[in-house]
Amino acid sequence: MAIRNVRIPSRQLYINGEWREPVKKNRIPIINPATEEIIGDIPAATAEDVDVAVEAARRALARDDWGSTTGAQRAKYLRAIAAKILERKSELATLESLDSGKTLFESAADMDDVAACFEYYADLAEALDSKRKTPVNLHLDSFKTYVLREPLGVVGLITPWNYPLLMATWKVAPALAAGCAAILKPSELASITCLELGEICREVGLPPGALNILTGLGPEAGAPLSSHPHVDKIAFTGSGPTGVKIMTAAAQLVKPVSLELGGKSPIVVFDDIDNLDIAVEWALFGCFANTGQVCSATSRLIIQESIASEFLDRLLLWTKNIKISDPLEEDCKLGPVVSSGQYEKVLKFISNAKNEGATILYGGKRPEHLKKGYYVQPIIITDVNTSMEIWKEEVFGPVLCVKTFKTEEEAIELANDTKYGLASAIMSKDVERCERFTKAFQTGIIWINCSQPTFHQLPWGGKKRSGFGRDLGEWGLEKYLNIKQVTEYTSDDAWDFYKSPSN
Ligand SMILES: NC(=O)c1ccc[n+]([C@@H]2O[C@H](COP(=O)([O-])OP(=O)(O)OC[C@H]3O[C@@H](n4cnc5c(N)ncnc54)[C@H](O)[C@@H]3O)[C@@H](O)[C@H]2O)c1
Ligand SMILES: NCCCC=O
Ligand code: NA
Repeated sequence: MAIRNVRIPSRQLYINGEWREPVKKNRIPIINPATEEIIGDIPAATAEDVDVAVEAARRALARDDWGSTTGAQRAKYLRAIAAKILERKSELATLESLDSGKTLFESAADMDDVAACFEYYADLAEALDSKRKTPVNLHLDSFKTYVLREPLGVVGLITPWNYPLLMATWKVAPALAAGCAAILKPSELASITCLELGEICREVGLPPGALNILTGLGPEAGAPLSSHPHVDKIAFTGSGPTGVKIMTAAAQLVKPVSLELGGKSPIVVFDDIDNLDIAVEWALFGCFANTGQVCSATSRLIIQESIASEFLDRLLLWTKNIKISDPLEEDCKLGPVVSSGQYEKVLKFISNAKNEGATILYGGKRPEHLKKGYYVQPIIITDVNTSMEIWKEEVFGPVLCVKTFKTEEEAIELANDTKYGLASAIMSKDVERCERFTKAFQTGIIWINCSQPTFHQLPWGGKKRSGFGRDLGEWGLEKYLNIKQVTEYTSDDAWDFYKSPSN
């Protein structure tokens, strides 16, 4: 099928550098959330395909063309992948929007980020060569010691649908930079661009088995990957309940995992801000970008009482001004949510909030001009108390709930009143106050006078129920390395612990 001159490719599983039909030959329909139409299908892997892919990955590590590469050689592959992404940027961005409902503007920005992330880890792969072997001086004549940093092995990478290719890249790029062999399992709700990454790897001649891509359902393809005895690590981004299942499966084999899970992040706004509209726009972007389907979305607005009324008036004006349309339309700022399931989930959160006594200040209905598609107006909810579901649980949709505070202490308490710990934002021009909040916020990411800007040089991840481990930056590479100590006895003297029988 071709939409707006972009053909939806029909692919198989990408295993051992080739396209391969799933053993059970099943496929899953691709649904365009803007039209609810089936626009193609993807292969559905099962445990049998996982076995084949894991075997291909292990063989890649044993072969010199992947297992013995230097970081500099791997960097060449990563740079070639980045170049191909940019070459196909406009087509890939359109495919991403058709599959996930992201606005074309955001999908195009994602493709730039994807290419930049591959470039960044190419640099780190090169730098790894000089850090591969680090001598450690014990100041002892009889021992020579050093530490090796080696690829961890075969890694399973399980990713979500909200930034389909970007979330995959945050894991694939460092895993390949480290020299691991990887099996990527993207989300069944948006896999098109991840499969195209397979075609790109084939075109640039990435050695067979270094990256394998298995699309399919979580329980059928993700679960056997998590519990596979020959997979050395699972790096996961997705929901908390799936994270628990993956950690439980991995625990049986003492397999390491890293978990990037959900959040219910706060944005605290003080009355000392110079420009109300600038703060309003950050609050809006912090919660409604990507139609609110962002793990770090600052979906709890905690606003100082003295400016709350004026702030909300302006927030309302800005919100009404957001263009909701087909994500491929120019200037679209809010597309549909990803699936019918997600749509129903968002609506249920709104009706529960109403039933619990909260006020829907704005939104929450289907926009009148859009008869089809999983569209919902952005929603602002007030009269919220801290025992309500809408305060406590991640919606993963364009839903902002609002609470006011009087004092700094109260603001900190409200901000940290969550089981999650991914991100927090503060808007204030008081530098010392911002420092106090940076220390007090119980999260892995702090934004000061902004919300959401993300840079691949910086560590990404959370604490509490948002998971553990970090993607991105040098931390994102470390997690794919095994640290090996080597201790050599260099003396000619006997160790002399036991009595020699010859004496
Ligand atoms: N912290 C972060 O960096 C970050 C980034 C993006 C999304 N997220 C989180 O992701 C969630 C939304 O994504 P989602 O709906 O795709 O999450 P999800 O947990 O439903 O699915 C994520 C992935 O796990 C797979 N999966 C499902 N069941 C599985 C199982 N039993 N075993 C192994 N794999 C399984 C899915 O097929 C998919 O590929 C939100 O909670 C969001 O906060 C977190
Ligand atoms: N800006 C990227 C956020 C990734 C998580 O959802
Ligand atoms: Na889709």
